[in-house]
Amino acid sequence: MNNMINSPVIVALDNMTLQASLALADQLDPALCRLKVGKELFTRCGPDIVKALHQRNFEVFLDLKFHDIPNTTAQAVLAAAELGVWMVNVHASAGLEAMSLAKQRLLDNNLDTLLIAVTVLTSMDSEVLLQTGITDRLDAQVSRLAQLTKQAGLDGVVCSAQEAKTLKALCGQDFKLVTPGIRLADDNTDDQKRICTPSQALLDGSDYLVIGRSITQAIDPAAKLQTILQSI
Ligand SMILES: O=C(O)c1cc(=O)[nH]c(=O)n1[C@@H]1O[C@H](COP(=O)(O)O)[C@@H](O)[C@H]1O
Repeated sequence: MNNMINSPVIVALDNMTLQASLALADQLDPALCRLKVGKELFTRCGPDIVKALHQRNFEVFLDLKFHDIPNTTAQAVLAAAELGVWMVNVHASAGLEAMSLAKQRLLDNNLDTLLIAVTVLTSMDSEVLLQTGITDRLDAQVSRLAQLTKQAGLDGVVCSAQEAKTLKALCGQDFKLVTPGIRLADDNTDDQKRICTPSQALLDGSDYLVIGRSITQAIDPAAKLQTILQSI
């Protein structure tokens, strides 16, 4: 495992077969980014994809966003951490008990895998949130779920970089902020609603930038990663 990476970039391997994701990984340098395996790739390939990326010296964020009853959530987090991944996640809306139990299960098994929780997805705006029955302001809901996550003893949250400043002030410097919805000014926004540039996200307190299509759909993904790293 490479624990010397100081790059904040996590490249999301979405919209790809096993072969395509490994071909992309082979173009990237594990000293310059971590990789994120999400629901699509994991459902296609299972733990083999994680093993293949570990063999290439990448640290892996296994993004399966568990959201279930406490025991099921905790056992799923344990199973994910046992794959040796760097970071795993749950939905904060699974609740305090589910998050606390998941964290405790990692500690009981001496696993130091980072455990974070998704607050409000970056593809949502206040209108989409309202459709789910949350009548509070979006930023208030993000803050509420971040505080619940901290109370449960997790390592941090997934949020939009637009909320980073507020959450660092609310939850402290050590509480990790993992921010997707990252785009350079001339990138396509796709289905993301709450977006931010890499440099602004870091200035506002993001610890890690999750970047998918801007890199993976670029003609030269390694060059695009370099452009992003140079911009920060
Ligand atoms: O947990 C995540 O990683 C996540 C949370 C969130 O709120 N928004 C979000 O976009 N993501 C993930 O981050 C990645 C963003 O990809 P791009 O929009 O292509 O950069 C995708 O893999 C999403 O599943």
